Amino acid sequence: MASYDALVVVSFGGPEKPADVMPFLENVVRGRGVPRERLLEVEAHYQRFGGVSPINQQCRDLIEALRPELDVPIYWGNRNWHPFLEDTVRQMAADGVRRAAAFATSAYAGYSSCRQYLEDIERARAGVEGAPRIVKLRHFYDHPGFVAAVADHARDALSRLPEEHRRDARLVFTAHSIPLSMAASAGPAGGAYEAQLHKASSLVAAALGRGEHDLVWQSRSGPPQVPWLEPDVCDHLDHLAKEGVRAAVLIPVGFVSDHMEVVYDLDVEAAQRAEELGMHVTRAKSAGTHPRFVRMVRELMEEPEPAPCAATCCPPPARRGAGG
Ligand SMILES: CC1=C(CCC(=O)O)c2cc3nc(cc4[nH]c(cc5[nH]c(cc1n2)c(C)c5CCC(=O)O)c(CCC(=O)O)c4C)C(CCC(=O)O)=C3C
Ligand SMILES: [Fe+2]
Repeated sequence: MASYDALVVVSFGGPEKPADVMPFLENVVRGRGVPRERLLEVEAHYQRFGGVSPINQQCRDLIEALRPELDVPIYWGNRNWHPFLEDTVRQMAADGVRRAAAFATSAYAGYSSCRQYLEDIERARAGVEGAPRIVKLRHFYDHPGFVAAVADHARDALSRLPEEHRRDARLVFTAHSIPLSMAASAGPAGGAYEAQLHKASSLVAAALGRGEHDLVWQSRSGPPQVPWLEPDVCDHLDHLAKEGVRAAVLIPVGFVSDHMEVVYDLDVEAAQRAEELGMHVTRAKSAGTHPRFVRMVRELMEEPEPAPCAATCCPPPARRGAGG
């Protein structure tokens, strides 16, 4: 940890009261061409949970779990909701921070999962005089700490299935769907979002002593005419039921905490589909504050500074509907 004098957790952000839901959603989809009907649908998901996304509290919990691991101050700033990263960077500058490590709450390459966090950091720094250097830690999808945490939670989800289904329950890994064009341009050679998710899924499956597993997608957004990664997790459950599969464990390997995409899209939507199909399905917790995952953050800070991403990798999608 020789050289960082602070850690900043950089996350997505989420609303914490009903009146914040729409302004938060407007921030998320600004210029992205997400249809109004989709936005209202997603608003209803948040309002069903009292207008509170779990994600901010999960960031606070992660930070509390990190305190005993680190001997530097820990800050937290978001892309889409308070505390906004720019305000955090202003505080860091005022506190005299010179060179901070940034832990973004996403393990993978891609525009939404990597490049956009880099943009968030640079935009925040540009707005603050005397802003510290901020070094984004590397992608951690294949880190033993991440893999062990996800595997541990998957084991626990398997143990919650009826005994007779544990041995042959299907392991179904899930991640946020993204537009095919975004998937094609992820990473220096393209395709890195899917490739890294496949890698993480097979590492977790291997840790469980399993070979066979599936990787499918969830939480599709965007205009209907734009193709996104498929199949969707609910369609995949239909397919498995037709094949005679009676039990499955859903493992949200694409996320690091049980935020709204997990507690709604998996625990409400996919769970309901499983029930209609008469399948036994449990959902594994995401990494969250698993001690091995928490320790991973310190280990990442102890690594040599990662090489910066090539300027051409994970380019932003063409902007729509916001006048450029
Ligand atoms: C790859 C990826 C991750 C994983 C990496 C990472 O974690 O960063 C992720 C995480 C998340 N996505 C989240 C929420 C939303 N994502 C949306 C929309 C979109 N996501 C996209 C991609 C991703 N998203 C994309 C390509 C869009 C289309 C619009 C655009 O091009 O940007 C929308 C708009 C409404 C809708 O869903 O249609 C919402 C509300 C939350 C917060 C949950 C909470 O509040 O608890 C989290 C952690
Ligand atoms: Fe998203």
